[in-house]
Amino acid sequence: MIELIHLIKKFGDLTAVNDISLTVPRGEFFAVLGPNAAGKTTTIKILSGLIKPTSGCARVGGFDVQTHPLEARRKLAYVPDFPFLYDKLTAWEFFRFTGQLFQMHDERIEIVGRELITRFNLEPFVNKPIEGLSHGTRQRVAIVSALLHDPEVFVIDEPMVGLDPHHARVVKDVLKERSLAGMTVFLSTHQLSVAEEMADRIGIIHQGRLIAVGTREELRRQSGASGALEQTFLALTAQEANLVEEKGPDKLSALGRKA
Ligand SMILES: Nc1ncnc2c1ncn2[C@@H]1O[C@H](COP(=O)(O)OP(=O)(O)OP(=O)(O)O)[C@@H](O)[C@H]1O
Repeated sequence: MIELIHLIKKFGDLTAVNDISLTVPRGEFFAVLGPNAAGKTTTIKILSGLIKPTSGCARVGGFDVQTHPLEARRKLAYVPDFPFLYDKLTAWEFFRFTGQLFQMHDERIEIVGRELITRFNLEPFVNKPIEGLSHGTRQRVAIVSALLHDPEVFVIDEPMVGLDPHHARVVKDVLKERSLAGMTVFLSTHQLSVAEEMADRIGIIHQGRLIAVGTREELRRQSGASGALEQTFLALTAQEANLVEEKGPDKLSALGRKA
């Protein structure tokens, strides 16, 4: 389970995350959408414990990521849009290193690693140094290393960037299977089709605020727009932009607009 409680992040005068509260229950596949600079990555970085919120808190499996970082991180996997990998290691060495960080037994690393390597078609690459791998292959290595310890919560920023259609399908299938088995997925994307196909619920962030949360159908009703998620997304973000222009962001907060 993920809990974001009155999360605020300011960078100087800029409020990148503006009082976001949200609960994502165990096993839910949650997609977060939003225009550029809306605050998605900042929210994800706070959730992953990489940056500190100005106020409010983020919990993973009941543990505050700031006050109980080790407990929270044990339950969490985070794949950024441009993952950091140890380039001089081979993919297999990197998997063993990651598994050991999560205190997995060597035997377990071998068994789970082999399953994932096969599933993600990584056999031809696992004994080569990571520095020579293509972007899409590196992305698959990052996803495998994040899934290795069987996390309770899987956070991923732009998962399909650089993946060919076949491997995008593999990633979608594996994440959906894991979420059906109880893993909570929190995914940020600009690919509306991914959210539309995969997510149980979708959240839309606009200028740091969570302006809408719900199932695909609930968001469609809220937007008043018919058709694909693209129309819903454009209608909701345009309505919010108009509201901000009419009332100003401070008045919206004063009116108690749900963040
Ligand atoms: N370290 C930082 N210092 C100053 N401003 C920052 C920092 N990190 C993010 N920001 C600002 O916070 C705002 C939100 O950025 P964020 O990366 O969270 O947006 P995003 O929704 O992920 O955008 P995109 O879809 O373009 O990736 C932006 O205005 C960004 O410039």
